[in-house]
Order: sequence, then structure tokens, then C-alpha cells
Amino acid sequence: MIESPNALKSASRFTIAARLRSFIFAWRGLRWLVYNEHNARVHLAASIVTMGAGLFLNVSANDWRWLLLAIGLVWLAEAFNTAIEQMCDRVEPNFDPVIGRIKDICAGAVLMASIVAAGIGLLTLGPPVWAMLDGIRP
Ligand SMILES: Nc1ncnc2c1ncn2[C@@H]1O[C@H](COP(=O)(O)OP(=O)(O)OP(=O)(O)O)[C@@H](O)[C@H]1O
Repeated sequence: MIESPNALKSASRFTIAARLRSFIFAWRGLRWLVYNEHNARVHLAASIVTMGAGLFLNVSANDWRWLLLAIGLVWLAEAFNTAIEQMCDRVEPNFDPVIGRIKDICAGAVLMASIVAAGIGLLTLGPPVWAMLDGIRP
């Protein structure tokens, strides 16, 4: 967020300080997401469990690539969904069928990303989990 005209002026010049400030704004956005959106907390828990499983099962770098992609996909969808929801609520706080449709489509995008991520997670972590269970089976 640019708070003043002076900040706007300095935003046109490349400075390390300005780039660092952008990271702080982005971090603030992610923190807001986790503190205020229940779904984001579910994604956070799922991300931690997935990465914990990856570490525990010592999966390959190639598998990590898929897991990180799946985690990132869901966060991306959730962040855009929430941003658009916030914009919708600001533009039209009252009931409006078009706003409803926009929100439904955004929710559909998150659902789609989550289904794909779950599929990737199963395909990536399923075989090592299966092999581990096979190893401890009497
Ligand atoms: N202003 C509105 N006009 C019409 N329908 C709306 C409006 N706001 C919300 N809806 C309907 O209610 C649903 C839920 O909207 P809401 O803003 O509560 O999202 P949410 O359930 O908080 O989403 P999330 O779970 O991602 O936080 C929308 O998908 C839409 O169908």
C-alpha cells in the first residue's frame, strides 16, 4: 500500500529499501489472510502436514517439486479469492446476484486448486506411505 504522495514518488525509483518494503507489505497480506480467513488456516495446517510428511518420508527433490507446487497453487487461489471477495464487499456491500456469481466462481477456483493439490499429494506421498506400511506389516 502506498500511504502518501511522497511514497508514490519514491516508488518510481528502484531502491533496495523500497523492494524490502514491498516484501513487508506482501507479508502483511499473508498474515492478514491467515488471521482472518478460516480457509487460509486450513491451508496452513495442510501445508505443514504435507511438508512434515515430505520430511518424514524423505521424499526426493523431484517429489518436493510437486508438493511445493501443490501447496503454492492452493495459497495462490485462496489469496486471489480473498482479495476479490474483499473488493466485492467494498464495491457492493448489499445483496447483488452478479457479486454472488463472482464469489461463487472464486470459491470454485479454490475448490479446483484444492482438488488438484490433493491429487498431487496422493500421487506423491501415497507410494512412499504405502511402501512404509508394507515394510512394517508383519
Ligand atoms: N453481496 C452478495 N450478493 C450476493 N450473494 C452473495 C454476496 N455475498 C456473498 N454472497 C453469496 O454467499 C457466498 C459466500 O460468500 P462469503 O462472502 O460469505 O464468502 P465466504 O463463505 O466467507 O467465503 P470463504 O469461505 O472463501 O471465506 C458467495 O459464494 C455468494 O454465493
